[in-house]
Amino acid sequence: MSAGVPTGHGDPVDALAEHGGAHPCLASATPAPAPAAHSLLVQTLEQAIDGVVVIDERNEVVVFNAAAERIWGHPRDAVLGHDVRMLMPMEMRARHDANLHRHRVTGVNRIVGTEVEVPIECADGSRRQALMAVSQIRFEGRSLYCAFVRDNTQHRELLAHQRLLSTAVDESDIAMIVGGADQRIVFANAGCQRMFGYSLHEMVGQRLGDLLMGPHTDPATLQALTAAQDCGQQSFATELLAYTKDGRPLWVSTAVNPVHDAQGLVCNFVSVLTDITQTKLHEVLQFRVLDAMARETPMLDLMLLLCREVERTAPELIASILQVDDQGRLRTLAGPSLPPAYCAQIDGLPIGPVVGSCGTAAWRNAPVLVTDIATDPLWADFKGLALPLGLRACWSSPIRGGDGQVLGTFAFYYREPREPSALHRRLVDVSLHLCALILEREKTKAHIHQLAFYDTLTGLPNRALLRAKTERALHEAQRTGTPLAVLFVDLDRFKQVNDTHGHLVGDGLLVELAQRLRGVARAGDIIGRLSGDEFVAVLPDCGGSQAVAAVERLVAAVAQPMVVHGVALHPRASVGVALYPADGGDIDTLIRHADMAMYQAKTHERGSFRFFSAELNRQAHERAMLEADLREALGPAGGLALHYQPKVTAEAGRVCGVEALLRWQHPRLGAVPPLRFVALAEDCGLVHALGHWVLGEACRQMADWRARGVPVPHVAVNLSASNFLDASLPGVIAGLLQRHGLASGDLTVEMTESVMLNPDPVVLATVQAVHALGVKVSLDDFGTGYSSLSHLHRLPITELKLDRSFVQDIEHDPMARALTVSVLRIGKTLGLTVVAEGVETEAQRRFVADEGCPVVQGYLVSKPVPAEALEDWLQLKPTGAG
Ligand SMILES: Nc1nc2c(ncn2[C@@H]2O[C@@H]3COP(=O)(O)O[C@H]4[C@@H](O)[C@H](n5cnc6c(=O)[nH]c(N)nc65)O[C@@H]4COP(=O)(O)O[C@H]3[C@H]2O)c(=O)[nH]1
Repeated sequence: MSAGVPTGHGDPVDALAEHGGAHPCLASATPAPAPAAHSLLVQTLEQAIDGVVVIDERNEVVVFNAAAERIWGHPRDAVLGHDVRMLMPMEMRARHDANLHRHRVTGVNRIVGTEVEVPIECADGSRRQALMAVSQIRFEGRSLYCAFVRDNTQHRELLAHQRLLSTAVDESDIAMIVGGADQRIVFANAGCQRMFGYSLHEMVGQRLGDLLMGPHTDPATLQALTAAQDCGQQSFATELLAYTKDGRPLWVSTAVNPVHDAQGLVCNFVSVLTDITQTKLHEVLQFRVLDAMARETPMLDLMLLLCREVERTAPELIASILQVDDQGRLRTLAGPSLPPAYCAQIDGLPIGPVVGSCGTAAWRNAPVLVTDIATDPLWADFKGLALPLGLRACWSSPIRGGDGQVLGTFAFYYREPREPSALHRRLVDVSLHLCALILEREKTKAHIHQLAFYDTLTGLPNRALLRAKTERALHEAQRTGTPLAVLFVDLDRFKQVNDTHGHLVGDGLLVELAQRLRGVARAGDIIGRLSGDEFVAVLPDCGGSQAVAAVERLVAAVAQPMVVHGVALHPRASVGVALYPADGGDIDTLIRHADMAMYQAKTHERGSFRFFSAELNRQAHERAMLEADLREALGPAGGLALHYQPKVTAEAGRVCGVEALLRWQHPRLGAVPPLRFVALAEDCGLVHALGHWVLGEACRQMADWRARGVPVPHVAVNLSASNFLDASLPGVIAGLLQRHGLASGDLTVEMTESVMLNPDPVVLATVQAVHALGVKVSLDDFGTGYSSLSHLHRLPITELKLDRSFVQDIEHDPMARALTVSVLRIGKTLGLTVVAEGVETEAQRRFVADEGCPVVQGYLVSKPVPAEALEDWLQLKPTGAG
């Protein structure tokens, strides 16, 4: 601080006076200011808003008013007499001195007389911006400078803020519009100009509603917008379809807010408009359609919804969705704004290279844009349908599945010749994606439905669907009081076809059978596959006599010869019929009863049919019980036994073997005939167990006889045809012989002619394997079956048993005698031992013996008896090989 500088807060002019010995401010105006004028000057300086700083030729501050104190934060005493540089930021100080010096020397200064913005450094070290106007004062030969300084910091910040604000407003994509109290536009930002294509000039003075309105703007929404402004509603928001200057539709979300003045009156409206076209597409279309899909809305409803949403988004459009069916025909799925008659005429059109927009798009698997239906050759054949309805242009795009295959078409019709807009293109992109999703999902659903309810091989309804359909048919029959027939169809010898020719042929047979069943069915009949070769036909409104006709047609259709994979087949089916309401009131009972009737038909005569009856029902029950009892009898509980009937030489009557015959003493029913329970065992899968039991018991008995020296040359065991389908049979026999210490010659197996008829190679192989063990094979009941002589050489047979029926009639039937003689000749020719069965009288024995029959068996000799009884009998008889 320089000497002589006042240190107290005094009059700003006094400081200069003290410094220069006078009052410089006044001195410049008048030679000697009056005290009143001086005081006025001082007050003026003190009250000034601007800071006033005066420096002398030594650059020392000589005036520093109250405003300057406020700006810098320095008390006057700390500044007066000090170099003015203390008030400047460090970096400016050197420049300041140089400038002042230059001005003093040259009189040139760019600052003097101008207003410049300068940074200032405050007492607390902070910086502020100030506007400074500098003037030079010539005072008593001295050159002083006076600076009027105004703190500009706030103003500058305000400006910066406003600049940012206007940048934000103008650079935003959102349209902002300010309207006056009369709702006419006074300002629109650059975003609004970009969004709608109008210049500010074009918008100013217009009403918002008038600016946005276009051909498809919802008038009600517009009205609500205007009404909200009219009543100065606090804020109003809506979505509406607006139009740009060039007529492009645009979905905008609009929010209008009133601005109030100090008196609470509306002085402005600020409207903010956002382009939500994209959002609308995704949110409305995707969200609504996907949401509906998630809620399992049916396919047609989904397509309808999609069309409606598209048309709501772009009301100038007419949307249409078509599906391409398996035959390559167009099928209408949705077209809510198209006249139904037009849709009906499109429905069923085959796709092709010149079939309007949709048929061609599907054909080309590419979008087809026809901007003028009237002139485009693709519409030559169809414009007569479209033009009268006002359809002038059509843009169709193929809907493609995941594999690129065309599932359908999605099309826009226009009411005037034109091209699609950018919005339409976006709509198509989104919609095609949704259509593909819907159609693919439908396909998957159909596939799942097919898998769940249809038999994959034949395409017929499976058990589940058959049940459901039959239940509906039964309900209807009950309601209308009409009869209904249930047919249970079972292919005869299907297993043999499968085993002999393989599953491919078996499958082919089933497929063909299914077709034949479909072929004879009337409309409304239900045909289904239960399992394997079992089919069911349900014939509504069908009584007994119609059922006979239907079943005859069915049996005849099935019996037509067919060739499957080169194999000629002569299928036959056995059919059982149950009638509603007589044979049952529910599906399960009716199918069960039809099944029982079918079984009866099969048992009596394959390829025939039977109606269910109460008697059948009773038999079936009995059969089921018997089956359970037979299973028990085969277990530890027992009940089965073997009786033995001797075979003796015809002449000498020497025992040459015994035949083991199975007996079942049923605890309740008494003795059950073997033919009955053996057949039952065949049906219920017990035949192998039964065969093994008989073999085991016969071997055990034989071993016992051997051990005790009972003279039985060999034992013959009956085996069913099915036993020879069991490839393990030779191993079982070998094991039994070994376990019981028997020679293979001790055992003979008897089989019926039906074994020879079985074409299954396993049968022949098994018989040969049994024979290879050394076990003799005897052909039972010879002459009764269908076997031709040619079959005889196929099997390794050692014995023929002449059926009892011939022997019985020998005495009074020449034919029986002739046949007996023939069989004996055949046996002799082929080197086979012939055993005459069922010899009851001496005359019969005499005849067969005279004709050269070596061995006889029958009641004449002995009835089948238990082992102990046979032993007693043997003691009275001579033995030896016959
Ligand atoms: N009227 C009359 N009948 C006579 C005379 N001599 C024997 N029979 C009967 O004729 C049948 C002869 O047996 P099959 O022809 O093999 O016919 C057998 C055989 O096919 C079958 N069978 C018996 N036991 C078994 C067995 O263990 N396994 C298998 N798979 N079938 C058996 O049952 C059929 C019937 O057996 P059965 O009732 O025991 O009847 C036996 C026997 O008792 C006679 O002089 N007059």
